[in-house]
Amino acid sequence: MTTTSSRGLMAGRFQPFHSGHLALAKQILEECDELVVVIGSAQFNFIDKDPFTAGERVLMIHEALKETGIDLAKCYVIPVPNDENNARWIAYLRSMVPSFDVLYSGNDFVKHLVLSQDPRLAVKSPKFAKKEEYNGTNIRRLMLAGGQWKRLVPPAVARVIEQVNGIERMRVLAGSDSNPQRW
Ligand SMILES: Nc1ncnc2c1ncn2[C@@H]1O[C@H](COP(=O)(O)OP(=O)(O)OP(=O)(O)O)[C@@H](O)[C@H]1O
Ligand SMILES: NC(=O)c1ccc[n+]([C@@H]2O[C@H](COP(=O)(O)O)[C@@H](O)[C@H]2O)c1
Repeated sequence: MTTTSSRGLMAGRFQPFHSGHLALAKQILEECDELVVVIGSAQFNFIDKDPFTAGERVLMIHEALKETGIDLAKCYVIPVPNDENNARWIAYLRSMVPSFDVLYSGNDFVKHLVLSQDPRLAVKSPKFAKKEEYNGTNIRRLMLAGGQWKRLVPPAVARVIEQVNGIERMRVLAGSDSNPQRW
């Protein structure tokens, strides 16, 4: 059911943005009027778990939404660096994005932060899952191993990764020990 003038927010690292994420974006636009995609851990890049820059992730998401025929006028894609203080994350997040009514997350840690900081904020879970295949960790593993990763991401995302020579970058990062940052 569509609620009037509502905005739904999804947050993730999107390393890379995959078809599970796209399914969640579509779900939000079915249930809300507008979509806010927060690119979390925006300050991290060129790390094995976070290979792509915030700018590259903006492009992946923008192009994937566009190629799906989604009205970009209804979508905000906003990079947000992490806050070192988890206990104030929701207030920090609200200061960085347009006001939102529903936070969509399948992540228990995120749900726990919402419950402890803003218990009146509505939280909904993604309908699509297939998490054993459609998760960033699995896709990054396939990318490094020369496996079938392209079928798990929107075509536009595969194009952006090719444009930035992403697979070669990931191979260099995997072989490097100057790569200590973790989220
Ligand atoms: N397969 C999926 N179907 C629907 N929603 C998903 C799926 N995978 C992730 N999400 C949702 O997208 C948001 C961002 O997820 P996230 O970026 O952590 O993806 P991930 O693929 O699990 O990443 P990683 O494995 O790199 O940690 C979360 O709210 C998560 O619940
Ligand atoms: N303290 C913080 O800045 C903080 C806390 C919780 C989640 N986050 C972000 O929200 C996103 C949540 O996405 P996941 O569901 O992928 O964990 C992550 O990208 C993370 O960067 C940030």
